[in-house]
Amino acid sequence: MSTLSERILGAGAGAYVDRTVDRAYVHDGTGLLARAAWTEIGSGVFTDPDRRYLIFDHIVPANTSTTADLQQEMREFAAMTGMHFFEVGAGVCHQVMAEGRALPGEVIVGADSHSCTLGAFGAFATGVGATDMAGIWATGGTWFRVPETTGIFLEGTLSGAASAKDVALAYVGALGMDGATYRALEFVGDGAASLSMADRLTLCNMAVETGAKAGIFYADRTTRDYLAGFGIAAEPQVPHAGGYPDEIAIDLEDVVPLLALPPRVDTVCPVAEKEGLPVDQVFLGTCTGGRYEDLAAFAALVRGKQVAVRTVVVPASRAVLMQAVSTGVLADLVAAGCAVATPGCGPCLGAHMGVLGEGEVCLSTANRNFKNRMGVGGEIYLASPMTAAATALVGAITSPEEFL
Ligand SMILES: CC(C)[C@H](C(=O)O)[C@@H](O)C(=O)O
Ligand code: SF4
Repeated sequence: MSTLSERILGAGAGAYVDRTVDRAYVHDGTGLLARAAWTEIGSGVFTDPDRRYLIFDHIVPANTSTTADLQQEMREFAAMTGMHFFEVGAGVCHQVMAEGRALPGEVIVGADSHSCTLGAFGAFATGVGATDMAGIWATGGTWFRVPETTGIFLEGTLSGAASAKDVALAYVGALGMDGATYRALEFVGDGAASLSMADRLTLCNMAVETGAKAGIFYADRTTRDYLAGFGIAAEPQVPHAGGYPDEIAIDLEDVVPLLALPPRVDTVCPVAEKEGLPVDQVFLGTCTGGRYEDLAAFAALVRGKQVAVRTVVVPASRAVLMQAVSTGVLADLVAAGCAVATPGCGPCLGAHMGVLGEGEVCLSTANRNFKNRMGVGGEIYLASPMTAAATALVGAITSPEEFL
């Protein structure tokens, strides 16, 4: 049995294939560039608008008049093409797509590097550049080189203070930032089966941080039940039976709360090693760590207490925010002193809503911590929502184990 990438793309690793793209999405940033490239193609053809999406998430609401003007142009472009349009407040594109707009077996591309997030559904999902996106809009398809696959065997179950984000940091640390360049990561084994959809999305999200083209879980009962919640019927996929040319194993029982130290996402150590390091800001959000489960895990630790440092919370989508409202999680966060902002990317890319000053330190649930990412001279430690909560309560890096 072939790997899932090979099955979906219809050829063995190393082959070049032309494929129809089932779904394609852009955001306010890359959408603009794709529109310029599409206009240059000049055919005027925009394929399959019902399977094309424009999701405003990177700078929402607009931070300057220039941004506002450009966003207005993109609204007009969406209306002209007839593609699905998601206004300010809908959420991060990957999360919006994960809410019933990504199915097992599909070829999904997004003009954003973290489009690999949607491999959590057993889809072949990957990021493309804006020019490639323009070509997809014009022709309906694109070419791929079928990737070789690295197997990530997960055993056991998560417990205590360990979470999917810690597993993500563990595998990124093990593979390194170029350890899986142009490969697909397939998450398999009993441990993989034990993880929720939220966990799987977090694990697939960080695949690109190892250079990978895709991160994939095989659709199973968990996938089927999740999609049934959106009125979608989906069948489980039969996992790859053979081995992989390259593989690593992680026992979930052994995973402890981890940190990625600035400025590299693959410099990973236990939170315990940096315990006590003061932070200026905590950020809970993004396509990695801004789902409802993340907000709920954070709220469970801060409920009835006060954060000791400024804490910015950005729900990954409107649906996440609504769930946090209806369960009381949002009230817990606000009562604890957190500042809650519009669903979207928030300060993740350093554009607005929590940019760091020179020498400031942020503990973030995001996926990237390179130099100047959240502001010139700022330093970013990446960790799980639970570690973020413990750190927010103390005002210094703290392991969540101390609050369980
Ligand atoms: C702005 C966008 C192109 C970028 C990406 O593709 O990843 C952003 O989302 C990021 O996380 O750095
Ligand atoms: S939340 Fe951050 S990592 Fe995710 S798409 Fe937005 S900017 Fe990129």
